[in-house]
Amino acid sequence: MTLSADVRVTRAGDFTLSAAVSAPAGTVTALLGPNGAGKSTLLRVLAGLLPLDAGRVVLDGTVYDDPTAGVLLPPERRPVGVVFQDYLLFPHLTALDNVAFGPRCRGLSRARSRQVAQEWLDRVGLGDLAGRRPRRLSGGQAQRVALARALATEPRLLLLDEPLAALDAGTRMRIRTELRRHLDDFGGVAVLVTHDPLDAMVLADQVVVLEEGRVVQCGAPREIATRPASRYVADLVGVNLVPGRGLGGDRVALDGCALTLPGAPVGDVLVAFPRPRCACAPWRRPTRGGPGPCGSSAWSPRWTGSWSRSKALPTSGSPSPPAPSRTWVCGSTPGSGWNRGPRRPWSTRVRRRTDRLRRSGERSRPRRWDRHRAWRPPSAGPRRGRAIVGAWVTGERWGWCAARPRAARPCWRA
Ligand SMILES: Nc1ncnc2c1ncn2[C@@H]1O[C@H](COP(=O)(O)OP(=O)(O)OP(=O)(O)O)[C@@H](O)[C@H]1O
Repeated sequence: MTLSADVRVTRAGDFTLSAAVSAPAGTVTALLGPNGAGKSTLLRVLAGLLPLDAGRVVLDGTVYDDPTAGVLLPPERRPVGVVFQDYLLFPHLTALDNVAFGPRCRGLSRARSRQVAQEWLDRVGLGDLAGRRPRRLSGGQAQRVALARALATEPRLLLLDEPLAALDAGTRMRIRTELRRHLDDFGGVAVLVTHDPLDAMVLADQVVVLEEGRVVQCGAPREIATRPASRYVADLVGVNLVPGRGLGGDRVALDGCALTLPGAPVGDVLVAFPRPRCACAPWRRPTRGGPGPCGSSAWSPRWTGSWSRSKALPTSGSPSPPAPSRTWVCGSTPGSGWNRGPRRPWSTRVRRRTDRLRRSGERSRPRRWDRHRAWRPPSAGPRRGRAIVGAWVTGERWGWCAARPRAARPCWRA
């Protein structure tokens, strides 16, 4: 049993979804993408609620939609179960009757439908609440009733439209784990729409990233997380993407520096840097009579959670910080590096203080004497040797961040 969908559909005249998705039985495919990317549109096409303009939807060898051949199976004749974002339970029916609705529509007797429904409610752990109406169920319970209702029809394709979106953080975590268990037992193809990368990583075997109606990346969650193919995915999984140029021979030129990255392709590439857990700002003394290399004479690194933020202390004549943006640039100052040049011996005072900070886990502002030194941060991070330094700009803060070169990897041809 497999799903093979080649979907081309235009909505409201100006949005076109053109995506090909295939999935084997027993797998969960997550559709991930920003608002308006076309995830729900794809789900509606698969459910038969929206006819194709071109393409084909085939499930288990049966063509469900093919405008060229004039085939369009109506939604009620498709073996498809849907869990909607807000569950859409029938408010006037009990949980049992909600779940029994599907089997009843498929021709089972009333008694048999209710028996099937009770079995499904037992499986999702809600057997005791069978007589409750939806308004007397919590969000998590309603979600499970909706899942039971979708599964009670024994669908071959299960569509889940942001099934955890309506839950609070704690419930979401618990229900996510339960959902994973139910999906493991499901033998058909499941397609899940989500905005949450964690849902995709935990629940899915395959992630399809949609942007502006196009598939920009498709692969296993791990692959998506380690080799993001777009800024959206990179932001989602928490890495920085830096444009560079593959020179051949595993060399990649970034702005102002070069990296050796095994397997780097030739041509325009983007290099992914995990966001550093720590960073150090002052790497060179300002030259006498002029601003420092970064346009400031002193930096004061500050540690915030796993993020490093630096604030430039402007000197007279220093250029103003770049306009706020979330763009990362890398190595725009020649010779950028971590502990560049001979390492300076650490004074006993600095070492003691650093050790104390490391022991206490404290992340504090370094004192005055730390400035202009290759200051070793109290947490894990780049320690010695060459490293790439990137500048980031967020709001009014801007500064330099370091990442280990070996952690960088080219991820796709730009
Ligand atoms: N009923 C509709 N009629 C016409 N156009 C629609 C309709 N619903 C959505 N669209 C358009 O289709 C495009 C894709 O919408 P869709 O709902 O598929 O995106 P999405 O990725 O599911 O977004 P979200 O994450 O916000 O739910 C959007 O440009 C939207 O304006």
